[in-house]
Amino acid sequence: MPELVLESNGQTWTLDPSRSYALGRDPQGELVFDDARVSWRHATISFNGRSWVVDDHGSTNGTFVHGQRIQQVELGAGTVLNLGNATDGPRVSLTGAQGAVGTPQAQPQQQPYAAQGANAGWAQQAPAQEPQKQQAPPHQAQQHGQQQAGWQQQQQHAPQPQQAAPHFPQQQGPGGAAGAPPVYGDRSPTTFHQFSLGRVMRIGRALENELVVSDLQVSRNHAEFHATPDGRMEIRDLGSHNGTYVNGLPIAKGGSQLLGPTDVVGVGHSTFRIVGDRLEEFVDTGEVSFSARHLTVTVDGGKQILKDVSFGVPEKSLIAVIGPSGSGKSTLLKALTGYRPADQGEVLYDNRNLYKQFAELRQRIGLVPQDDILHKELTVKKALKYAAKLRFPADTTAAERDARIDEVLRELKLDIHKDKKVTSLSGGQRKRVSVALELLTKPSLIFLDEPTSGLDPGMDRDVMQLLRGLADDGRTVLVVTHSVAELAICDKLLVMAPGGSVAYFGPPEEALNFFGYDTWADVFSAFENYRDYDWAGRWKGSQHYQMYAADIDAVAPQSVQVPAMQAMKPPKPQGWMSQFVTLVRRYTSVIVSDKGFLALMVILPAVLGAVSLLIDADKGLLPNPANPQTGRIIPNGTATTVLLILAVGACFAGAANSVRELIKERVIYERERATGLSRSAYLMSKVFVLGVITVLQGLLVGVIGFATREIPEEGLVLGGLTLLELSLPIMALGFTSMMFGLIISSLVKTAEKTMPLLVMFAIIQVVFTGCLFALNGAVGVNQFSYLMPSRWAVAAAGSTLDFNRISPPEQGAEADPLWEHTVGAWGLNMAALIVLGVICGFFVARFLRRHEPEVMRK
Ligand SMILES: Nc1ncnc2c1ncn2[C@@H]1O[C@H](COP(=O)(O)OP(=O)(O)OP(=O)(O)O)[C@@H](O)[C@H]1O
Repeated sequence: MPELVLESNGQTWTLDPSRSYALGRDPQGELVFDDARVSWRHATISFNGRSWVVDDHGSTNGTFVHGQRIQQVELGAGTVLNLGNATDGPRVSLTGAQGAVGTPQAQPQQQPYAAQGANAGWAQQAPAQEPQKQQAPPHQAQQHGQQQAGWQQQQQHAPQPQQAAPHFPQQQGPGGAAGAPPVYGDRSPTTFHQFSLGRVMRIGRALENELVVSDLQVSRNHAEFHATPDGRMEIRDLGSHNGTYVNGLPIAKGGSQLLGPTDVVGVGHSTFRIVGDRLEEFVDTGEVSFSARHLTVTVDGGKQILKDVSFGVPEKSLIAVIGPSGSGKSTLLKALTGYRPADQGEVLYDNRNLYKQFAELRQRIGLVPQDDILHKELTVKKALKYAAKLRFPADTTAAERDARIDEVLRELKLDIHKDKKVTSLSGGQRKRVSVALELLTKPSLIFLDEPTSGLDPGMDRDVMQLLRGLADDGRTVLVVTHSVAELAICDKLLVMAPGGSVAYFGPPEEALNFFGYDTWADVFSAFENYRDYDWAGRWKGSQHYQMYAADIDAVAPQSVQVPAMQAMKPPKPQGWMSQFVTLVRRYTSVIVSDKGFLALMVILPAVLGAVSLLIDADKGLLPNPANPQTGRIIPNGTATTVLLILAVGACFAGAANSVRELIKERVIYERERATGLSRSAYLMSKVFVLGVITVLQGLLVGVIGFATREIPEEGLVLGGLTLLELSLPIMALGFTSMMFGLIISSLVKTAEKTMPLLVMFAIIQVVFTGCLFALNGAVGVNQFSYLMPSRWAVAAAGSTLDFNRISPPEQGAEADPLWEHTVGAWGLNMAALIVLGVICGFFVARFLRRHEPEVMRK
């Protein structure tokens, strides 16, 4: 075993071949260099089984051996590395090793991709290095008096963006060696499995499978490979929860597909390929490169809101996206996550086309929206429990899910907070919980939309360091942010310009210099003041473009071929019923933990029922006798007024229960929908829980309102149970009003708008009860009243009470057919009330659709 002794800054280390050594500014690394020219994660030294190698991680200023910039090189006794600068960058010298003395070389084909470490594909892609063309970054060049012509030219123009766009000749830079992800090449398999002819090879989480995958995204018995009689191989899905994919496209549940030599089978985080009689398995451990090419989004009217955005990063990168308001950051995020695919261009996930293979790859993407995706009333553990139940396959056990939750809580240092309610946590801790929730399914790519908005500077740093850690642990993290204080912690910075184009992509520490300003406030002011300036042209003419984006941009723009919607839809890890039950339980937990809401739920109907008792308390709800002189029945105003109050009470209570329900958890719904939540299961869980509450409230209103009054001894339908027969329309009215409340909730953009609409709804119901003025005979008004639930509810109770005698029509006017004292009229009124509720449900489902990620709408 060759032993290597490393010496740097007066210290020596005897390197252990079983581990690797991270070099960089990151204090978590093994060799920390406090020098601005050294990147955060600059390079790694490791033993690859044959020899010691140093891998540069796409560092900004490079790693040099004998004055030449290298990507990867074998190390031996006498090798001297310089980090960040060929001549006077921090020096690392090696002695005592038995390996060959290093000579700078790119080793594209000799090493398998995986064995090359983080930047393997990089080295494959990078052309042979031309040291004379390696330019120090601008600020460094200035510091060291090594300014070069190209940069001087740029410096003259940069601070004056109002002038004609400077055009720089496209220089042959180092060809993306420091910034582009691998464009081609593949990874080495993680493991091989030998096929024996005629045998079936089953994949799953259960230990009895031939190929056991310890991945909670995989079902216990997920799929199986088997040979067909003609000797070909076939993959068969065994009714898996998260689906089996061939080349990124799902095969039917329980279906099978013949496999060709180039076909790739996806199961959870693993992909398989058949090579001869061997099955190669590639496990996605999170270390994936990520890039976007020529992303362009065009909206109706032909306006481009995202223009030709290209960038790329290697594995374990943290990328920040900043830009002025309206510069297309959200649009970019939607395009990168596949929520709203770009119209042109491609997104590459480890060189796989994300749009084409979205159904499979979407499971490897985590998205933390700006608003928390948690029910704040629940404890941290409970919130994660429900999320895990919804996201993991139905056949995972509670113990398996709990173990994963504990793992994530520990990783994010949330275990001490797990029994606290989310609402009692600080903003930064809450953000951690949102991240924890996304990490449950082990995504390789994590996107965050303004995670630090509203946080103080300390928490801002805390969250950014958390993201740094996530990236270092083997994920690619992209964060859209308004905060510029912690940009230095990122590997790359993407600056969007007004109009949706790229203004800069590269190391954060070089960005201000690139723009020629001292502060980000100045840069953003320049964006604002010179909106029409060709920022994209300035970027494309720069050396930075050549260094960090030209390679990615070199591939011609592709028009997007998004697969059929069916192939884009996420799998449903849980069946409809299971989702429904989980959602009902979660919703019930949320309500139960909100004591104030619970109290209001009882007080509101009780008060509304009780106020009706103040009206002529001693009067009953029966028709008055006829006036002996005129022969006309004297109207019983008490009956109509009491019914009016009770109906309005039920309307108000029902709608008030639901009017904020959808809007307040819209972000949660959007996110969960993208991970396979069923729209109808979600809606039905709301209808069920709110329906039960509202119906019970209606019963309370009805019983309080009717119980002390004189009512008919015999009802129309329920015989002696007149009290129940009268309460049923009030209960149904509460239910249908609750459904109207859901419509409002699904329509509005902000929760504040719900209150005025609720009041408007309740007042309209008062008018259309028919208790204030005769609706029958009022052409148009009467027909319109059929749309109002209060009309039907009052008519149903009215037919039991015989309203045509309680409030007889004017002379010459016709009696209201809906108020007829018949079973038919009662049944019709109740049926109409329920039908209205169902129609409302249909509309809510349609309106909910508008708030879903575009790929989910069907
Ligand atoms: N569907 C659409 N149709 C038309 N224009 C749109 C559409 N979506 C977004 N836009 C416009 O595109 C531009 C970019 O919007 P986007 O929301 O991506 O910006 P942003 O950088 O995220 O802004 P902010 O920082 O304010 O969130 C804006 O001018 C916006 O009005």
